[in-house]
Amino acid sequence: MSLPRTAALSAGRGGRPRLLIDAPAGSAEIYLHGAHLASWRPRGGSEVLFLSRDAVFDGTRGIRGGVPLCAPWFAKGPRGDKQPIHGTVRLSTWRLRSVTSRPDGGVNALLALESDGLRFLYEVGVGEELTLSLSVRNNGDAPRSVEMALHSYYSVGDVTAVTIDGLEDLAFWTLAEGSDQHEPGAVVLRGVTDRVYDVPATGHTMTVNDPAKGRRLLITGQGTPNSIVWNPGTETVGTMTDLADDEWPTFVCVENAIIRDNAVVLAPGQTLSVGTRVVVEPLD
Ligand SMILES: O=P(O)(O)OC[C@H]1O[C@@H](O)[C@H](O)[C@@H](O)[C@@H]1O
Repeated sequence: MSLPRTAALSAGRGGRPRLLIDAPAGSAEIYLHGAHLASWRPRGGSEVLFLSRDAVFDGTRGIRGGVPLCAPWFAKGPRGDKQPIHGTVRLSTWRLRSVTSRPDGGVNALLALESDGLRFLYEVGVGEELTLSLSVRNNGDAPRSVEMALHSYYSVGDVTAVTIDGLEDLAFWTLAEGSDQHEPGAVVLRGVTDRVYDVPATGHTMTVNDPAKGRRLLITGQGTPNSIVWNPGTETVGTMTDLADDEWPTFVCVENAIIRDNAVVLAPGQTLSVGTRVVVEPLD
C-alpha cells in the first residue's frame, strides 16, 4: 500500500505501529492497536484530544485517552454479561487499508478488522475538522446484537469550568440516579459524572465550552441515539492504574454511541454505521 507524503507508518510508544499524519489541514496519530486515534490537531490549532501520561501501550489493554472504539458491545453489553469491558475491538490490531489525500489538504485513513464473524471498517478524516465513521457488517450466518461507541476523550483546561450544551432536558440515566433523569440547562461536571443520554440519532450537536482553553468543541453524531458524558472525578480516578491522579480535571469524555435499548440486531449481511464530526471554534 502506498502512502501519501503527508503520512508515515512508524513505531510509536511501546514500539507499537502507528500512522502519523502531517497534512496541510491537520495532523494526527493513529495506533493500529484498537485503530486508536491518539492525537488530532487542526492546522494552526492545539491538541484537541487528551492522552494520559500513564496510558499503557503494551497491547494488553485499551489506550487511555484519544478515541477508543467500543464494539461490538459497550461496558458489559446490553444484558451485562459480556467481557472484556467495552468490547474486543479496542484490544485488536487493525489493518491499514488505505491513506488518501483530500483536495482540501486533509487526509483520510481507512482501517479494517475482521473479528468473530464481524467486519469493521473505520475511516478517520483528518483536517480542519475531524470525522470518524465506524461501520460493522455481520459476515456470519446468524443474527448478531451490536453496540458501538466512539469513546472520545477531549482535552480541556479545567473540567469544573466546562459546560456542555445540547443535552438540556434530554433523558439520561446513571447507576446512582437511575433512569429517566432530566436536568435543565447546560451540563456542569461536579465530581464523578457517568451519564448516558438519549439524543436525536443524526445531526445532533453537543457543544463543549472550555473557558480555560478559550475554545469550544462542536460534536455532531451520525446514527448515534446515545451520548455518554464521563469524567471519573476524584472519587474514581484512584481506582484507575492507567490514569494519573491529577489528570481528571484535564479531560472530558463526550461519546457518540448506540447502546443498551438501542443495540441493533444485525441480520447476516447487514451493516450498521455510526459517526462523529468534531469542529473547534474560539470561545467568544
Ligand atoms: O476504564 P474503561 O473500561 O476504559 O471505561 C472508562 C469509562 O467509560 C465510560 O464510557 C463509561 O461510561 C464509564 O462507566 C467507564 O468507567
